[in-house]
This record gives sequence, C-alpha cells and structure tokens, in this order.
Amino acid sequence: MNFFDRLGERISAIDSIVSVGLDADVDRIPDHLHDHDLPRWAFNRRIIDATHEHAAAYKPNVAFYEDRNGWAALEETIAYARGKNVPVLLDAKRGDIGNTARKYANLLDMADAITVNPYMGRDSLDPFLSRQDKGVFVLCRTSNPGGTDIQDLELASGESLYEWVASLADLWNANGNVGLVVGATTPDELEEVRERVPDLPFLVPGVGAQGGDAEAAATYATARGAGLVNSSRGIIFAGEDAGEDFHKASGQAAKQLKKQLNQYR
Ligand SMILES: O=c1ccn([C@@H]2O[C@H](COP(=O)(O)O)[C@@H](O)[C@H]2O)c(=O)[nH]1
Repeated sequence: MNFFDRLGERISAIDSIVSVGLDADVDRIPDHLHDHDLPRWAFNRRIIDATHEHAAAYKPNVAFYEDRNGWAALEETIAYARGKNVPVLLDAKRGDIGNTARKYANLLDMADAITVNPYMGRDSLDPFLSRQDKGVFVLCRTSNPGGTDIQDLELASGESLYEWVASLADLWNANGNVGLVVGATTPDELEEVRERVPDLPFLVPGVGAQGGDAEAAATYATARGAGLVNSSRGIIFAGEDAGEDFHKASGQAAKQLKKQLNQYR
C-alpha cells in the first residue's frame, strides 16, 4: 500500500492529523534521563508512550541525532514508533547529485517518508521518488522568516518560485508518493499552493513554537485523505519544568492540538 493510503488510514483511525516532531534536543532533556545510555531514546520512548494515541505520524528531525549515540537513539525511536503503528517521517531535507542521492535514499529503509530539498532538480530526487511505497515531501514554501529570500522570487512567468516548485512536484508525482512542505506561518501562501495542487498532501510545520496559523494549517493540509500538521517543541517540551512527569504535559499538548485542528478540517 502507498504511504499516503497508509497515512490516510492512520488519520481516520485516530481522527488526527497531528505530526509529533521528535526534535530531542539533548540540552532540553530532563536531568534524570541523562544517566541513561541513550538519553534521547529514553526521552522519546516516554514521549511516544504519552502521545501515540494522538499522533498521525512522528517526525524526527535528523539534525538532532547526527552523532554516534544519536543515530542509535534514532533507530530505537523509529522501531518503537512503528511498533505502535505510527508512521515515521524522517525530516532530513536531502537532495544531491544522483550518485549521492541514491545513498541518501537508503534512509528510507528505516522510515516511511522523508523530506527532500528540490533545489538541485529532478535527478537529485529520483532515487527517492522511485521508492513507490514511501512518501517524499518536497520543500515548497518553508516556515522560517528567510523563506522569502529565494522561494518568493518572481519568475518571468509571473509566478513565484515556490508556486513553480509546487507545479513541478505535481509532475513528479507519477507514483502518487509526493507531498509538499508548506509552512503555517504564511497562511496566504498555504492557500495559494493548495489551490494550485489540489491532490498533493502537505506537511505543514510552524504551529506552536513558531506561532503559525493552526486554522489555515488544518484547512489546507489534507488531500486524498492525507496530510499532517507538525508541532515539535510545543509538544515534546510542554512539560519541560515538570521533572519526571514531563511526558504527561506532552500527551495533553498533543491531544489539545488534535482538538484544535479538528475544528477546521
Ligand atoms: O519549513 C519548515 C520545514 C521544516 N521544519 C521543521 O519542522 C520542525 C518544527 O519544529 P517546531 O519546534 O514545532 O518549531 C523542525 O524540525 C523544523 O526543522 C520547519 O519548522 N519549517
């Protein structure tokens, strides 16, 4: 079954489009977990136990795991999340010449979907796109303030670069496995992209810590029954000051976000 069909089933089963971002920043993990061999794994396990009923997907950003112990923590985390039947989207933002991209695409052996950077063009993404059973989310209009610097540039055709990327991604969707990353911090752009590509599911980051628009995120995220709205710090560090019970606040935060988003979908 295709990734977006599986994601759609998960969304229907738990009535949630919440993606819980597992950005396990070691500097913010509670002190008592630092005695563990793999503190990030110990942290994530408690977060997953507390949030999985509300999680349509988990989204670990690989930046928080790119060291020796980090990678082991990431592997444990992914196996545990998938053991709870929650798909895992690896936020890796890869893309390179074809020979290198084919190695980056091996990351999909450990996850259900990945984020990729389209800047180097079609051949840099082919090794990902050819994995028919995996999801490939292409960066389109990102949530950071600097998203305007390049993505908003107007092309000779009059459209902006992010709109062009959205149309290209639609063309790259021969296997039905392409989605787009469009931030909640620019709701007008989110709406525009949704109008342009009605059939591509979105990953919408930027609600919570970045202050993005939850209503627009929920309204435009979904296509073909699939789509995700992500919050990372707003969920996993909700109980930062709660000591050993930190995960309970994360469970509440995930549940609350699910309720908030469900008002608009
Ligand atoms: O446009 C983008 C693309 C990716 N991200 C990533 O999503 C999470 C957001 O974390 P918060 O703590 O909820 O702000 C993080 O991993 C980013 O690298 C994004 O924010 N915007």
